[in-house]
Amino acid sequence: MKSDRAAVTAEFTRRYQEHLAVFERSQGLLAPTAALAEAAISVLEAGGKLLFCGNGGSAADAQHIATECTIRFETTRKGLPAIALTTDSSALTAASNDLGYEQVFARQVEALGRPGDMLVGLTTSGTSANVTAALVAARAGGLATACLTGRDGGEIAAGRLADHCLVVPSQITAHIQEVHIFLGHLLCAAIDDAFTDRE
Ligand SMILES: O=C(CO)[C@@H](O)[C@H](O)[C@H](O)[C@H](O)COP(=O)(O)O
Ligand SMILES: [Zn+2]
Repeated sequence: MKSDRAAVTAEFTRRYQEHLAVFERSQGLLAPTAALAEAAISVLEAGGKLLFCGNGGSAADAQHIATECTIRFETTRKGLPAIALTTDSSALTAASNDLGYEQVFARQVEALGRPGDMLVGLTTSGTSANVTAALVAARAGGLATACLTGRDGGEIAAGRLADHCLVVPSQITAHIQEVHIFLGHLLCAAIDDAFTDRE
């Protein structure tokens, strides 16, 4: 099949414009993200840790952001405690097999989360049952909670299941994810700022 480069470029241009429009509409999330960053920094300063979870592309985002806390974002600073609950195939398969997929993150929150930690759930729809269950488990365990979501925020926003709920104003999963990783990078920048010694 011969590809029509002009048509493909036109489609890319349409998607690019849509991406810009979603970012433009997301400006209102900057102040709430600053509030989330402040809360996350307080958790880390008090010796707590950050837990991240999500499905599919959001699982990748959870790992991406957690690694920028533990290893490095932009500056040279000490490693900070953060865990993505999406990476341990033994835990994920055993929890799915024995408890049900809904429990894969909640069980790890129960086992690893401590009062004073923070759970950050990522779900573009706000309706992923395993992220919802993790937020409920986190609250029950005395963790602070945050959710990066989209569309109408689903039951997580409606039920106020997270202390910080950032709802990206888009219906399109990919665009919501694009804003999520930007907000994750803002969080990492604020963490770098708080933990980097400057002369
Ligand atoms: O990355 C994408 C689509 O861009 C997909 O892998 C997507 O993350 C998956 O369909 C997820 O299962 C969607 O879950 P959620 O964002 O609604 O919680
Ligand atoms: Zn990054």
